[in-house]
Amino acid sequence: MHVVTLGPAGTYSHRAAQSIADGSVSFRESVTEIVAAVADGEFERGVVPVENSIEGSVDESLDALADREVSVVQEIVSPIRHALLAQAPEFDTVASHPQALAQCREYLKENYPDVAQEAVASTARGVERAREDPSVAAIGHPANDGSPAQGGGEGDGLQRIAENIQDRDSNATRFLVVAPESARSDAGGKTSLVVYPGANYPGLLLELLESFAEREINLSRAESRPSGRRLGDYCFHFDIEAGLYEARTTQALEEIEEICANGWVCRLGSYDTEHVVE
Ligand SMILES: O=C(O)C(=O)C[C@]1(C(=O)O)C=C[C@@H](O)C=C1
Repeated sequence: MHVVTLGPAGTYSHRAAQSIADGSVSFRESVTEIVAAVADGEFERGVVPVENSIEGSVDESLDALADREVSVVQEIVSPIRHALLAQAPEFDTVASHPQALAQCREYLKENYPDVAQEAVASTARGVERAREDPSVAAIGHPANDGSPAQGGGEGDGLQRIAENIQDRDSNATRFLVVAPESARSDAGGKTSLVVYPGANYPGLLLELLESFAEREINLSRAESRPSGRRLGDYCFHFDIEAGLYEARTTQALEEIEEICANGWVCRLGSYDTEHVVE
């Protein structure tokens, strides 16, 4: 299985991708490019972060899933335990992915109030910055210290200045495995949907939610994202705890399709049990 994810090597997305790849993993610099590469048939699977327990949705992933014709075939949940990595304990700047900086907001405020924060494309990109520049520290997975045990080369080692610096021990990120549309499955206990009602009236959202509630379908996530067409116009992302193969799901979606007669309903697919990667 040829898999693409957020690079360079050493990101949390890379670790999640390794759990499903039987060969090498390729990298792109953004989740939009990853979803596009799968939609265009360059890769069989892509792994993108979609939700974090502290910071919430990864909006770029939600928008890419609504914009491109792809399916979702699996989810991977990973505990996120960040380390502070640097050449030495003194530094002026901390570089990392904005999600990682945000997940360590309180730690940084308390311990490094005067250190500048630099947002980069991924945690591994921050690690590269720290390897090149002694005045920069990175926040990322502790295995990025480059020690020989982690496959690091001589001289590229960084010190683990601190470990478990995320603001909450329960910090976890949910990744989705994206596949070409043809791989979409109706089987599985969970389903991801994107709904664009193309309408705006009192009770519209309530009607959508009632279609699930009346059939005892539990929602595990509901998010609204701007449609991009005009201010106040939204797409809704729903994850439900039911498979597309179930009659109650088919009935709920038929009803939702009627409500969204001027819009569209995208079934990203059903998938099964979560897969946890350390
Ligand atoms: O930069 C990385 O290492 C990523 O894989 C991205 C990402 C994210 O976008 O949420 C993934 C997991 C962590 O929550 C921090 C960053």
